[in-house]
Amino acid sequence: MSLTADLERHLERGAVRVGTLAVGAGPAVVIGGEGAQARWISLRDHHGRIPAARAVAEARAGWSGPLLVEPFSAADLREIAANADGVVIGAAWMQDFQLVRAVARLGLPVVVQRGPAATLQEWLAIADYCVAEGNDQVVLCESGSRTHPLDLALMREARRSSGRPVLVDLGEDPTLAAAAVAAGADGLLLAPGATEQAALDAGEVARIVGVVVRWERPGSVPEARGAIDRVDAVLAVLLERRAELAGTIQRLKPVGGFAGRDMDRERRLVAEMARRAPTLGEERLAPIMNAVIEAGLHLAEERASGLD
Ligand SMILES: O=C(O)C(=O)C[C@]1(C(=O)O)C=C[C@@H](O)C=C1
Repeated sequence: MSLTADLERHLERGAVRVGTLAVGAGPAVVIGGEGAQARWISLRDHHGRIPAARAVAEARAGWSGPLLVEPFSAADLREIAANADGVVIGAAWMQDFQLVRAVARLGLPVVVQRGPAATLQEWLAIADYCVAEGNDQVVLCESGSRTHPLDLALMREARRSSGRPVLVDLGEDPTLAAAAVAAGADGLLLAPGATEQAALDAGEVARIVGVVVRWERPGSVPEARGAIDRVDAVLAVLLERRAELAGTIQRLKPVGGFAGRDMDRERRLVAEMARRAPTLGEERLAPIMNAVIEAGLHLAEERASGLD
């Protein structure tokens, strides 16, 4: 499928807003604990023993951004409605239809985790229950199971067939963040207790991979600047990598640096790049790549002469 076709499909899908956070429009988001764009807590973590009022109030007091809460039972919902921006229906509760209905009636966005053994149809049916209660603000979350940690193909299929944003639950470990975003995840859910570093790593990966797999169509200057910042972040990573590789070539070539410049090779690499950047074309790419290559050669010569 072409990138453009994928983009069009992306635009057709309904984004869900959780507080100030848009899930399903723009870049993939990270929801977790410290370091994440949105936080969530689970009232199941203490088997419902900590009073919901206290746990929710503490979470709210410590964080003014988007907050999601997973209830232990329907008894927690009043507290959640008063303080949270969204509700998580935990995997273990996915088929508790009464709870699902009561959650949906709050009118807050609902994240539906897939139950450990739930099929795609059973999972999507929970979203339909929410819609039946008048709540269309549903995000799906692939949470895997004990025997099959994560099913990214199922996540992708859920996203395609439902048109709803989909999260991938990575637990404490951001290692699969790149795979999840590459597979089309609209966001990453980290365990509430995951480290700040895990959230920052997942966010960096989501930004970098997202630039390639999620073409944004911003509608305002701030959105477009945000999108450009994400592209520039990737350009910076690639320029740094390129400078290292060009330095390696200078060290290995019989004549390195400016003295060993190979203009024929430069013309060929510009022509090759123009195939992927046809809008810019060879004419506009040539001066850009000239500057990039010269920066690399200066760096290599400085390093060779011990200046750096
Ligand atoms: O390929 C080489 O021979 C290099 O030295 C690398 C490089 C580059 O940065 O891509 C740098 C200078 C040459 O003129 C051509 C290409």
